[in-house]
Amino acid sequence: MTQTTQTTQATQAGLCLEDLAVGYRRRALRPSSLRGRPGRSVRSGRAVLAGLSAAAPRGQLTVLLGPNGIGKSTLLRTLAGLQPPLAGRVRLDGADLGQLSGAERARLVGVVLTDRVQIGLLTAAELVGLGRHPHTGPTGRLTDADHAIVRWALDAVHARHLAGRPVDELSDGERQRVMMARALAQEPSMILLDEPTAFLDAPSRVTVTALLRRLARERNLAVIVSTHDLELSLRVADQVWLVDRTGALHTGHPDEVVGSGAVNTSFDGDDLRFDPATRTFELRGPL
Ligand SMILES: Nc1ncnc2c1ncn2[C@@H]1O[C@H](COP(=O)(O)OP(=O)(O)OP(=O)(O)O)[C@@H](O)[C@H]1O
Repeated sequence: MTQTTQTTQATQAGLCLEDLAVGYRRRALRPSSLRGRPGRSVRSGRAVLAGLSAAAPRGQLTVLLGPNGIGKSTLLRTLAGLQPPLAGRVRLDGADLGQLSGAERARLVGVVLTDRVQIGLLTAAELVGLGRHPHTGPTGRLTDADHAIVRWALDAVHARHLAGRPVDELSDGERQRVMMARALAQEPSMILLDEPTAFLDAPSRVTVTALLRRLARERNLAVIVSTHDLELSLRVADQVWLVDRTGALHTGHPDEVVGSGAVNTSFDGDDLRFDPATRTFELRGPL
């Protein structure tokens, strides 16, 4: 297993998970992934994932992988502050995210979810401008400096030409880039993205993933992205967080995680097998 050591986490620039448990308080869940696992500090029946310790440094692209329904979105929503942790702590640059006000968190954390929210008749530039709200005064009016940041954010995702277009009329790929620009316009320390490439064609998936890595480096952001695009992400990620079928979190450089066999134990099935040598999936036999 390639669990991240916790010794440097308290002072590391970026995101740190400290013995974190995530899940739902109202509905009783008893995932098989937690059955029989020791040391859980949460009441049974609630946690989707527990005992998570990991780091996602600034300047790096961290990719969150795992089978369907294992808890990736739940974890991202918790990291974004959209639902409270059941136990443990999330730190950003050493600060406990749980102790921050919503406004403070909005200045630090940019979130791009897959949910199609109703945007109304907003243009792309107006939507990206909403990303400035954590920084504007009570009127919410954008200054010239805010507009300049909106233009910069659209440029950064190669979407300046979309500025005047109604968001509702954009393609999925165009819209995804605009949503990323909105998160960038927040000038956050960290951006969380839930399956940003889910509806994109192969070239767009590569473009968006490469863009995320570039933004992490150029803006010194901690970028954490969940995806099912395993082969691509193992090529471009600086770091992998892989939740296996038992709910255990494996972290490290893609080489380490692949070498540990965790990708195989997480994804191999009757019909399909991950080949660590080629880092691709292959059929076990004729279908
Ligand atoms: N609002 C909710 N209330 C209760 N349980 C939920 C809620 N949302 C999700 N779950 C459950 O939490 C578990 C994890 O779901 P989650 O969406 O986090 O998984 P995921 O890894 O993102 O899945 P996928 O890869 O299919 O998108 C599932 O068992 C799911 O049914």
